[in-house]
Amino acid sequence: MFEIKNLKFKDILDIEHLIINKNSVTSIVGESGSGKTTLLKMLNNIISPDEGEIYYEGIEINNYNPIDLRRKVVMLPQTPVIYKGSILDNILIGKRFAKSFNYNLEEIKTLLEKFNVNKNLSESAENLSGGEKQRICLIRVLIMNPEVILLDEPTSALDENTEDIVINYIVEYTKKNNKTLVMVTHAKDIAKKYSDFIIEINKRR
Ligand SMILES: Nc1ncnc2c1ncn2[C@@H]1O[C@H](COP(=O)(O)OP(=O)(O)OP(=O)(O)O)[C@@H](O)[C@H]1O
Repeated sequence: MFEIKNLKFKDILDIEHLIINKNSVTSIVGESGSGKTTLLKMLNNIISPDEGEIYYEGIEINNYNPIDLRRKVVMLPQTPVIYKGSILDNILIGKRFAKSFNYNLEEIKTLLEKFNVNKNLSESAENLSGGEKQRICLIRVLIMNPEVILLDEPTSALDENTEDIVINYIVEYTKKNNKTLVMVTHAKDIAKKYSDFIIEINKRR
């Protein structure tokens, strides 16, 4: 699905060859500052490498229209981005970007319940806790129905129990719907428990 060849970025990343498989769960682990977020951003062309190529489905990613690529490959950043408005508005904002206005309210309510967010969809999203905001942003990404989900520390604001429930659901969703999941995580136990593949990035000294 993704193939990286001879990638170099500053003195941060140097990757000779890497394949990320379709319909799989891949975790990216490594110490702080090793370049995990940078690599994730390269997969949907938010950052370009200084040298080398990245292919998505056999096509060099610079050959995709960036907006089209980011409809297929959606990234959830480390810090949740919440807009003024209700929880439902915040969830649907991604759908608008995906140019799809039809949505299933029951599906959204079920996701809220599964992710233990005990709030009404009409409530303002601005006063939610950091962990609740993180889960709202995850739901936003799931209902966009992308081919690839890129998650940067998706559960950093969650307690261990909620983290497990949320990751378990996303992994099941990925498998059931033939999606591809790539997540950056500090939690090696989460990476081991849920991933088909683990990429470890070492800091260059
Ligand atoms: N666009 C950029 N240009 C130059 N340097 C950058 C750029 N983006 C990130 N860096 C640097 O690259 C290094 C790796 O950053 P990155 O955010 O990828 O690390 P990380 O492994 O995700 O860290 P953490 O686990 O702390 O989130 C950092 O030193 C950062 O300052």
